[in-house]
Amino acid sequence: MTDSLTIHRPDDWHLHLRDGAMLEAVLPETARHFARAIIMPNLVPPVVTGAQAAAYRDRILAALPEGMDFQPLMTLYLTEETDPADVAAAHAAGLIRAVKLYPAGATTNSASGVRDFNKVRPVLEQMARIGLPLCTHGEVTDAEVDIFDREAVFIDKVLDPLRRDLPELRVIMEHITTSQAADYVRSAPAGLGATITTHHLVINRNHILVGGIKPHYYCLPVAKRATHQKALRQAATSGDPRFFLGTDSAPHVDPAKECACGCAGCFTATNTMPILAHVFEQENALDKLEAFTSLNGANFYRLPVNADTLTLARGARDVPTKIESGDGPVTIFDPGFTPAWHVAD
Ligand SMILES: NC(=O)N[C@@H](CC(=O)O)C(=O)O
Ligand SMILES: [Zn+2]
Ligand SMILES: [Zn+2]
Repeated sequence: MTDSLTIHRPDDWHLHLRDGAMLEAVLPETARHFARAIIMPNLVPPVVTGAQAAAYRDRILAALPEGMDFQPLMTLYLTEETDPADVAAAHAAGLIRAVKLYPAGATTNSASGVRDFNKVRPVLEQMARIGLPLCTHGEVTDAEVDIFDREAVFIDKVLDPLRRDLPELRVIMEHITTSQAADYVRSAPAGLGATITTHHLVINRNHILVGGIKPHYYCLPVAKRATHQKALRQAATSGDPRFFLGTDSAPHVDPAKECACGCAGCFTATNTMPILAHVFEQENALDKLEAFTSLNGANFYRLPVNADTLTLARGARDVPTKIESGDGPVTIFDPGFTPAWHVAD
């Protein structure tokens, strides 16, 4: 039995750091284990322009505690007013690594997202030309589509037509939750990847709803039935280079989660690596953990793999149930088991 596992330092290819007091509280939780992260732009107001991304990057770096090393990889929030020239300039300056598509109304702070895809076509064409990837929150928002079907319908109604129309555009399906999404990613020869979260490997919809409603397991896209969870575990642990870790760690203060209309998002930055080691071992795939957390995403984004390493060691460690932020407490994701691994210092 392996008792220690040293891997290239992981990256998080989908992360919410927020701003202000929340940023200060959650940034060390990620920087402790991860070298880089793709930073989601859904602030209020959103990070739309290159200038806003530069200012946000500077706030992140200013909030990084002394002695910690972490590189934020910035993204722009795609709106119907986004200027293709501004996107191209931000990319040429090395400031941004992706543009994020939120269908308007799909998730937290997505009101300024896209309604009419014709309006963003010039930006998407520009991105295809310069090789800048599009990250997608892949859910339709039509009121008549069942919330559990919104990802699968997005693939058929939005993503597949878009990719046929612009085959050169490189796309990442963020936080996939269905076997349809995993199959769709595998069906593409190139230019399509997917992030998978820690929590979607651990929970299915029963965890949210059986025995009382669990607001800390509510996120978007919402966890689906167990067969989909199984498909995600299979994809993540397969070593297939098209699947990589994006934790979607999305902090909300407890009062915003534990109320009559709770926010979507699971906060997993603190304990993601021990949970993943546990899950990969359950799947007899510890040897594939490094590909998922440290190699595949870097390759997709055409960035070097981190030279640094991270060592995981066997043995459970106590993890706090919450962190404190200046805005209030944030509950850390409870996987429902004690991970058999910890990150060695
Ligand atoms: N995943 C979530 O449930 N929430 C995210 C937004 C998102 O990634 O869709 C958030 O910003 O809180
Ligand atoms: Zn999302
Ligand atoms: Zn997210």
